[in-house]
Amino acid sequence: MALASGVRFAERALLRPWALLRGTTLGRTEPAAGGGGDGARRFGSQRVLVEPDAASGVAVMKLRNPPVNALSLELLTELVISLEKLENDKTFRGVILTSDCPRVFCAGLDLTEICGRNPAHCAEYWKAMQELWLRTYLSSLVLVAAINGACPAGGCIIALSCDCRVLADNPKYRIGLNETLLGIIAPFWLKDTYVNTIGHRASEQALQLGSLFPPAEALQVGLVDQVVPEDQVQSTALSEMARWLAVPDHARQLTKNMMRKATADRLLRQRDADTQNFVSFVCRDSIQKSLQAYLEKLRQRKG
Ligand SMILES: CCCCCCCCC/C=C/C(=O)SCCNC(=O)CCNC(=O)[C@H](O)C(C)(C)COP(=O)(O)OP(=O)(O)OC[C@H]1O[C@@H](n2cnc3c(N)ncnc32)[C@H](O)[C@@H]1OP(=O)(O)O
Repeated sequence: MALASGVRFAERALLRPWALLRGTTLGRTEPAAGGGGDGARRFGSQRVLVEPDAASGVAVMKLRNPPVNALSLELLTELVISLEKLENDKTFRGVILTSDCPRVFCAGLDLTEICGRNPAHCAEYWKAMQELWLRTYLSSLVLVAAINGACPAGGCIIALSCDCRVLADNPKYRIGLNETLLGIIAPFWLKDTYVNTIGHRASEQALQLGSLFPPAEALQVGLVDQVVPEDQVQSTALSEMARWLAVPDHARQLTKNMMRKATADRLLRQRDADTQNFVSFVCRDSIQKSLQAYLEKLRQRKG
């Protein structure tokens, strides 16, 4: 009962994802390479590739928004819709979230969505970000993040809202919330997710310093659950998934809801205020200047 009412409450408060749709191409289905029956058919959209395996009840969801899987409004929308599709299909009990872009899991917010944009656009964008977090954080599916690349800021948020994280052992694949280094602040629900994962003191330190942890440190602080050689990320994610799926769904889902509901409800209660905060903050001249300077630095670093 607790789960049913919790989920209904969350669902009522969530946006209809297709209301966010803008120029997306969804619902395409194509046979997987070497695949046969329905269980092997891929579906997805331009920026999210879903490889479902009906036999195991597990789907692999790949972010493919090159070059760095920045969270554009389109990618956020397509992720929400793909996840909802799997949630609504009783065949599926688990999703492995990974990247189709080399060396980057997800670069976080697409800074071009909040630089030089009007307040209405920033608000629409932030609502989509909240929506993705709520959907992943409260998902009834088991979500395993197979982190096969760099995972800063918004990328880290996505990984943290999964149930379990496997990170490839490459010193370039750092993970964490580096917002302060861009001159911005992690919102309270992001901070809560961090605290829920690594504890208050470690979060206090890491958030203020904008720390990006290399794999060994990420493991030590508890930001990820396993660090494995790059070519074993997928197989380890599958083994982790098997461990989580060995638990009866209803008991695991009720427990997940019990652990996460209060954190999610806090955002659901003040979603509009959170959006207004975000918009007034990022639209300030001083914040726009530091975001522009950061983007410029990223562009110049190239080559
Ligand atoms: C009160 C409430 C307050 C609310 C305050 C709000 C809080 C919000 C919480 C979340 C915040 C965020 O996510 S903020 C985003 C934080 N993200 C980051 O700091 C990551 C920045 N990116 C990187 O560090 C790197 O790109 C990295 C991901 C490691 C990949 O390195 P690579 O060498 O492979 O690639 P690069 O050459 O750097 O990048 C390739 C191209 O992608 C672009 N690019 C890279 N990251 C990008 C990004 N996030 N958005 C847009 N574009 C990006 C570069 O400019 C290049 O563009 P071209 O030169 O044109 O090709």
